[in-house]
Amino acid sequence: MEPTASAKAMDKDAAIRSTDSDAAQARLSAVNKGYFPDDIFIQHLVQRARFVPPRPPLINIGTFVRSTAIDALVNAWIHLSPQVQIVSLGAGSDTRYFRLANAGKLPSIAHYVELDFPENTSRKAAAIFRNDVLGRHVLDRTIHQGGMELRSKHYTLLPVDLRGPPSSTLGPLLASGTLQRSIPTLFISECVFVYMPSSASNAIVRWFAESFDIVGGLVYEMFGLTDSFGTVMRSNLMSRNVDLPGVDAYPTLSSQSTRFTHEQFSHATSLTLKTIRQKYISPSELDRIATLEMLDEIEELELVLEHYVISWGVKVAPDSQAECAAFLAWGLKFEESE
Ligand SMILES: C[S@@+](CC[C@H](N)C(=O)[O-])C[C@H]1O[C@@H](n2cnc3c(N)ncnc32)[C@H](O)[C@@H]1O
Repeated sequence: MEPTASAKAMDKDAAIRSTDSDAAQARLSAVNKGYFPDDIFIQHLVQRARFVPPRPPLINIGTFVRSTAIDALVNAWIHLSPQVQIVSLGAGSDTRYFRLANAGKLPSIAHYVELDFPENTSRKAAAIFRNDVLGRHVLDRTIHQGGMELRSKHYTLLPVDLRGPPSSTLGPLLASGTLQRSIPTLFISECVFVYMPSSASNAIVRWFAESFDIVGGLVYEMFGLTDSFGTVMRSNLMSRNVDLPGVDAYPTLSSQSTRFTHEQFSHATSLTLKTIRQKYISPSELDRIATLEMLDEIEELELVLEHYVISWGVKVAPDSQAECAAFLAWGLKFEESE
């Protein structure tokens, strides 16, 4: 019997949810090799962590460049104002909240929200409950919706399908007072928007622009998958039923920034991971990671890294523009040198 259309859609959603395991296992591999000495958390979020095979050096370095850059941008946002809010869309098993907490940054974060499909938030909520290494950073936690939702004074984990209208998926965060319009708010979409139609991701970007006085957005994803590298990547993903409905909407580096500027953001910048590795990662960090494992194929690494982009933008009132300069400047100094 042929599967029904809704069964096929459910299979596709299961495949999208499973990309979280790929991301978490890649991070665990990089942590085990010594790329991220501060990440003592990921091993508690990966099932059967001890049995996860190491990833090739090229994947570990890609994970390192991506995460180092996004961490730097998040830190720039945190330093913008005495209090900020952070919303991580499709957060999966991401450890950023716990790493920030461990680094003593929580006094600057009024609220940190993570959203994902219910199956993924349930798994994370259970891990936070049963594991003290994670749980000690969410001491006042309560569980809701049968284990799918976790709330605390400064951290909320919410089950949603982000393809729904933002007024229903994200709106309740404002209506309930979890987030406040007047506090500078950064949203992060780390390898998430590609899995949804651009009409849905654009609506999310617009919702943030309209809902907060000062907003930053940070999007990481693959792009430009029309060449032979991209064709192979797409067919590998398709063989696992993973579709990328959002990947063709912003196919070039410059078009990536327009996802912000078309939705009321005043400034935006985009850089490939290749450029970030060449021009942003400090020489001392590059020296340190060179001692971790051998990488022979720089050309192959650069071919992969030039298919991934980090874009970030701000929407800000003219009188607050100076406050956002550090966040924006993080990338602008490289644009000048290109
Ligand atoms: C590749 S993983 C990335 C996880 C995390 N952001 C990171 O970088 O480690 C993509 C995540 O986005 C989530 N996701 C994709 N589409 C979503 C949607 N429509 N609603 C909620 N979550 C979604 C998936 O479930 C998965 O956890």
